[in-house]
Amino acid sequence: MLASRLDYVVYTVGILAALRSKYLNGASVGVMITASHNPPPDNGIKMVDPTGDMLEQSWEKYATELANASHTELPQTVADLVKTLSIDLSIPASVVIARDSRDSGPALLQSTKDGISVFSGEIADFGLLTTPQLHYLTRCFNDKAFGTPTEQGYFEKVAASYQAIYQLYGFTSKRAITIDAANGIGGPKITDSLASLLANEIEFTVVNNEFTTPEALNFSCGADFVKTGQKLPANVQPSPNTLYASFDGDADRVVCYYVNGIGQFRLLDGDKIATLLAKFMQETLAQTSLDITIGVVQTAYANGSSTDYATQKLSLPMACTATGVKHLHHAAKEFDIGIYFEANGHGTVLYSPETIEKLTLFASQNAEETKLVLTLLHLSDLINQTVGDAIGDLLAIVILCQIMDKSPEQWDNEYTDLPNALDKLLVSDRSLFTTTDAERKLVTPAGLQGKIEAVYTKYPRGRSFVRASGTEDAVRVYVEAEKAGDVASIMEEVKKAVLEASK
Ligand SMILES: CC(=O)N[C@H]1[C@@H](OP(=O)(O)O)O[C@H](CO)[C@@H](O)[C@@H]1O
Ligand SMILES: [Mg+2]
Repeated sequence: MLASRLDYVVYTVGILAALRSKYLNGASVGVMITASHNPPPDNGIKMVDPTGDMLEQSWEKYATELANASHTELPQTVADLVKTLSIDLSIPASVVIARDSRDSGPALLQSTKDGISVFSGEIADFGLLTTPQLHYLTRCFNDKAFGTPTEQGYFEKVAASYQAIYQLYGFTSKRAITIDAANGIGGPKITDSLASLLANEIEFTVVNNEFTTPEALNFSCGADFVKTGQKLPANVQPSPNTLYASFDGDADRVVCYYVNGIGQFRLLDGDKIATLLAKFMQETLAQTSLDITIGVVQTAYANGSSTDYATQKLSLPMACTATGVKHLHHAAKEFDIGIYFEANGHGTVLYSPETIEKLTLFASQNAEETKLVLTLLHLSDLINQTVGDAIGDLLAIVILCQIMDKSPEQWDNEYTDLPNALDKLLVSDRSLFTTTDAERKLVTPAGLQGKIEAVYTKYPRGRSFVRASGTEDAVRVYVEAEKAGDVASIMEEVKKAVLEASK
């Protein structure tokens, strides 16, 4: 939402955060002021639970109720909530808070703090952070074994796990990576902190690092620009077959890319990242005596080729969930090692507590096997266990490519994406679009699903689905098919059917 309209909303979220902390017996909860990949005039707010996961879904409705209460209604709405949830107001509240680099951030952060202060909540204000850093810190406040609850603690955990893997393989040569930071907060976190900690292992180049120029944020750059437009961001002049990466504005999303020998742009998106991680972990586990299973979680936006590759070539168990990280994260917890990614680059790898225990207690006379198990263990520290993290994900990609000795092209060649397109339509009422089967099929408007299927089944490997966006006032249309020309035809016909059905 436009930041200029959010003052009251974030104030009520501040109140809710303090209440959630009290409800959870004083455990620290997190609040992040960010609008991710969206334009500079926007802002938003995210709530984080004590484990570092996103806010439990059952509480989302309370956030909506408070934000929709008028100024005069607010005290009563809050009192009702306290009563409904039997919250003991004498328990102290603790909230960890931070913001991204938007110029509306300081004022909205202050309004949020004012909300927290209504219930005298204790506030740990970390100023400028990436979203995943805030998730990490929130977890650390509640679970000291997870890490030191400081920003330096985050960097040291990430750098130490990277170096540990690097040393296990006896590497001596530096890998180079160029990052498009979307002119957001991820850039300075690399250049001012991480780059010096990993100076012997990685040669970082950061472009689009004007985070102090608010109007530059996400403009012609960043993960969303690259993924949506399937093209290079501004200020990247690529050398052939060299790895590049783009973060989004709050650095919880990453996509990679390269140009091949004939100058074509090739995207290595969330699906490619998930399958790279899955292949490595599967091959590594197969060389040990450990009984640990891997699963991959995707959404309907995953390219059909990636799903085929993971299920048929790697023979891995797969789950498909509704769009949104909270759904994927939840499903990934069902596996010993759950790899989840949205095609747009949000994702991470979750290890179950039992898996961490197995890896930690593992003992073998075999040096090679020990190395592999330690690699998996250090990867769990490198890859953020609380939420998708562009920094942790990218470092995992870089070290795995070094271990597997894979060029970007070799990584890409594991499977070929089906041509695809994502578009959106403005309709008068998007709530008319309801879905089933992990959002892959429309239930209403009545009859529309049949029409969509009649369109795409005419084309080889055609697939299309339509759903209402959860974050924008629009309906999204996804299409893929064997031939790019067919994608365009399906898109046109499906859009026509959607517009007719929503009249
Ligand atoms: C197709 C697509 O990219 N959808 C995005 C977008 O959700 P929508 O519900 O489609 O608006 O924003 C979400 C939050 O950033 C992100 O998790 C999701 O992947
Ligand atoms: Mg983001």
